[in-house]
Amino acid sequence: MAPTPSSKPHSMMQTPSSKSNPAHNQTRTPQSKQRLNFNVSKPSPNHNSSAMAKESNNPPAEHPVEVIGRIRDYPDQKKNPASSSALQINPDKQSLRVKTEIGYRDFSLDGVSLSEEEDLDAFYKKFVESRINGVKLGDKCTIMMYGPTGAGKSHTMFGCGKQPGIVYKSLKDILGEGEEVGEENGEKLGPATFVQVTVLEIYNEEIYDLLSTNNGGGFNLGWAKGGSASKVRLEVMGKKAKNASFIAGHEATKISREIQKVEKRRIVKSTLCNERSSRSHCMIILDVPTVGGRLMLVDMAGSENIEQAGQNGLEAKLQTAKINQGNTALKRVVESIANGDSHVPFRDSKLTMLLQDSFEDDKSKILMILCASPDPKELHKTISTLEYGAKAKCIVRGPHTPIKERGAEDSSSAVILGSRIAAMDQFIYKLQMENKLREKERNDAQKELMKKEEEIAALRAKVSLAEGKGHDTMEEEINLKANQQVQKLKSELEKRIQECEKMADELIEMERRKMENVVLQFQQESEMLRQRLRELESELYKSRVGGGSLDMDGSNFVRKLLDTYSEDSGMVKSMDLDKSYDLDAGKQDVVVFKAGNSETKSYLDFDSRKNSRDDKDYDLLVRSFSSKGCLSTVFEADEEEGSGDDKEKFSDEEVRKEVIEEKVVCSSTLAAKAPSIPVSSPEVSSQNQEKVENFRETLVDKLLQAESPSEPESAQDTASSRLMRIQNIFTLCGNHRELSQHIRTPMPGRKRSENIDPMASPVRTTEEGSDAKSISDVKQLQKSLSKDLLVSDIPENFQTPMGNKKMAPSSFESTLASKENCNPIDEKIGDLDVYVKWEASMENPGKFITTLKVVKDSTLADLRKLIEIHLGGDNQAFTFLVLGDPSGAPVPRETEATMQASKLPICNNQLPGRLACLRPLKGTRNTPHHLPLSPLENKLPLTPISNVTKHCDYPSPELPTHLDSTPFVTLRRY
Ligand SMILES: Nc1ncnc2c1ncn2[C@@H]1O[C@H](COP(=O)(O)OP(=O)(O)OP(=O)(O)O)[C@@H](O)[C@H]1O
Repeated sequence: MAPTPSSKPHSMMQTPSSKSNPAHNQTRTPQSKQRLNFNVSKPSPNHNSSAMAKESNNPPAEHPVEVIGRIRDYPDQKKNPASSSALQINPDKQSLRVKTEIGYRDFSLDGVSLSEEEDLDAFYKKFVESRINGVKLGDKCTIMMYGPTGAGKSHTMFGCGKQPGIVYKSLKDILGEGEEVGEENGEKLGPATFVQVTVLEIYNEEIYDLLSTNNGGGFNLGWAKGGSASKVRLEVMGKKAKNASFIAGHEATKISREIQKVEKRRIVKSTLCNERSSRSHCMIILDVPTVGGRLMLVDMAGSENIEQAGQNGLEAKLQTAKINQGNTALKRVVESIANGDSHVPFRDSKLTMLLQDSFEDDKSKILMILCASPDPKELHKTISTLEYGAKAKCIVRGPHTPIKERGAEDSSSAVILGSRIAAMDQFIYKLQMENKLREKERNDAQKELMKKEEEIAALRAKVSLAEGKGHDTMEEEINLKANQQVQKLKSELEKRIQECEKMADELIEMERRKMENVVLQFQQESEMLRQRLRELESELYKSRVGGGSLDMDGSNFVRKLLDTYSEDSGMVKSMDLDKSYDLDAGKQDVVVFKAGNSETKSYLDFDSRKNSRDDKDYDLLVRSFSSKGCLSTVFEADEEEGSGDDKEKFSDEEVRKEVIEEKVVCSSTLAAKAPSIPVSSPEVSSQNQEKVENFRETLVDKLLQAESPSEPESAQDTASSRLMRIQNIFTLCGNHRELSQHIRTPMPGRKRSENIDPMASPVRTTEEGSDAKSISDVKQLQKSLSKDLLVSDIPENFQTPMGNKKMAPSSFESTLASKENCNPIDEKIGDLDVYVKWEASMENPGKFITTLKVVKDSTLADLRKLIEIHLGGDNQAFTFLVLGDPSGAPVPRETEATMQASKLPICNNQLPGRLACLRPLKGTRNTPHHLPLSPLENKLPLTPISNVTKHCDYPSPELPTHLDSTPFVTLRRY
């Protein structure tokens, strides 16, 4: 049998060399009572040099106890594959790992065997056979089965039906097959070996001889008879049972059969752990007398405690306690020997008493077979068993020291102490190895844990980075999109603003051009009317003054007036301005002139005269009105009727005219603006008055129509601006008429006063007297024209020169005559020339703007309107400065309506020119840095306008060419 690796150096096999060792042989006497000696790892201070030299020459210490683990099969694992074994054999085959839920623990043994892998035969051959061979040669060997109940101790010791156990195999090995060895001198020598077998039972601290019974008998070799006899109790004498029976023989089969029989006499009991639990220790002692060998086979009872055994009752507990007493004593003995105690408690139990030689005999070796179950439920018992075996494995036996050579007690104590220290060092070393192994495992686990933690941290960082990055990216994208949207909207808005500004500029420019065109057209129309009026008045004057026949009642004048207008085709064209108005015949004033007809019918009021008119004419009129909603007045003089002898056919009251077209004066709105002309002079005939009135209305209408159609936006003009224009027209028309009367070529032999105002001349010729009525009518007509043109429209702030709307001509003339210090012409006509300029300052010498002609009693508010029209919409923010005033204070806006233009200072001390100085309001572009003005600044450093003041008898300012006056109303003098 090959020894286990660990036991190899300390093999108890008796080799030839070992036998030849005298020292060894000295200690191998069976009777020798030597205690176990242990290695002294440290030199004792009491040791002398000779002792040390002897020790150094001694062979190394050996282990008297060899521990082998045998793991029984695990039947539950076959039933439940999920249940894993708690025991694992390490690859070195010398250590066993016990796995628990919290870890594992390795136990170093001298050998490990799994019953599943190695049956009893294999186990025996591997671990037991070598010991048996030694016994055959005279060695002493003790084989102990240690372990908890049910771990397979009895199974290993005695075997089962299929395989015999260690007992029977050993017996067979020792005795062989019982064959005769040979013959000497013709006689059989008999078997070579025989044995003496003693079977003892230690139960309840009593030793029973299983081979002997009290009912005596026995045969031959002391085999007990019967099985029912009571057991023989033996006493221990020394280290052996006194008077123990034995069986001797050389037939293994017979002896085995007998052992098997008596073994059944062991006290067994069913426990929770084993149905047939051995309650006693069984000891089989095989002595080989021929060689002096001895084999002790010990099947110990289970090492479990009382509770685990499930024993109840006092007796059972005492029984279990006593059973455990042998186990406990054996444990202490092992520990004591391993620790090197001076006293080994062999006497604590019958078992240890009988085993003392096994521990103390140098030739005795102990093979401790630790039986364990792989069942995790038995784990604590398995661990306890392995700890016990590990302790036993630490037992070392030092070199043999004869008792005689022991010196004093001190040296013995030193040796014992050294043995203890060595054992402890070895044990510590073992623990250190285990500790290192665990530290290594712990470090590996920590490294693995750190690695995992780093991976987790990296993953978390990646996740957080991804989340943060994703969030930032989203926010940046949103901001970018928002900024792009804002920029896009901004650019679109700027584009639209630019387009709007461009459109506004174009619109303003277009409106300005339209306005200029309208003004120009209006001026042209006005000029044409003036020209016609002048011609008419000139004709009238010639007819009256030039020696021709004067119509005293004015009929000729009217006829010529009408003829003049009718002759002028341009007049027709200029007046042929259609205006689409809805006709309301019942509310229209219609003037019907029929030429070439003896009858002359005039209708000032269509409704009132409806009944008296001719039905034919009425029908014609109605058809004309219904078919044409326009204003068209054409005067045509019937040359034939107006010439030759037929003139006498017509009376002065009749004016032969022909209705060419109907006239719609104006709409109701326009009619309201041009009320009926009040009859100021009862001396004028109603017919002439009607004619003149019709003419005036026609004139007014044409003027308004000349303005309105070409100015569609005029509907949006304010009433004030429209009235201002009408006022201006009336002013001009009336002024021209007055001027045409007063400013004429002086008559030879006449005084200036007469030339100036023929109407005021009290002396008249006969011819004049013949035309007195006519002249009177004309005079009245002129007065009426003058007054009506000046007064009829907008009477609120557009007053007559005397500030009276309805002033009698006599009072009017007398008022004019009383103005001595004023220009008689100007006072009579009742208007003023107003020179408009910007205020002079340090930086700005004062820019001339324009010259306006206004009615004398016009207020600054009226003047403002004209100036605003002239300036347009760009620069209307100004105030009037009262130049000449010491403070040069501006006129408050609210008082402009109450301050007359005549209150303005005289320009350059020349009547009738007035100077209106304007101060731009703050914030306007023409705001100058001005200072209070002095009276000296109340001058216009200009020379009279040469081209328009040829016939003027007073100086007028002359505009420098670089000044942009562009007057709204062109100054004209006659
Ligand atoms: N290795 C094994 N193979 C098969 N069966 C086994 C093995 N070990 C033990 N058994 C069986 O287990 C049962 C208990 O075994 P055994 O009686 O040997 O245990 P034990 O340790 O002697 O217990 P106790 O101390 O109570 O006597 C027996 O029936 C036995 O046949």
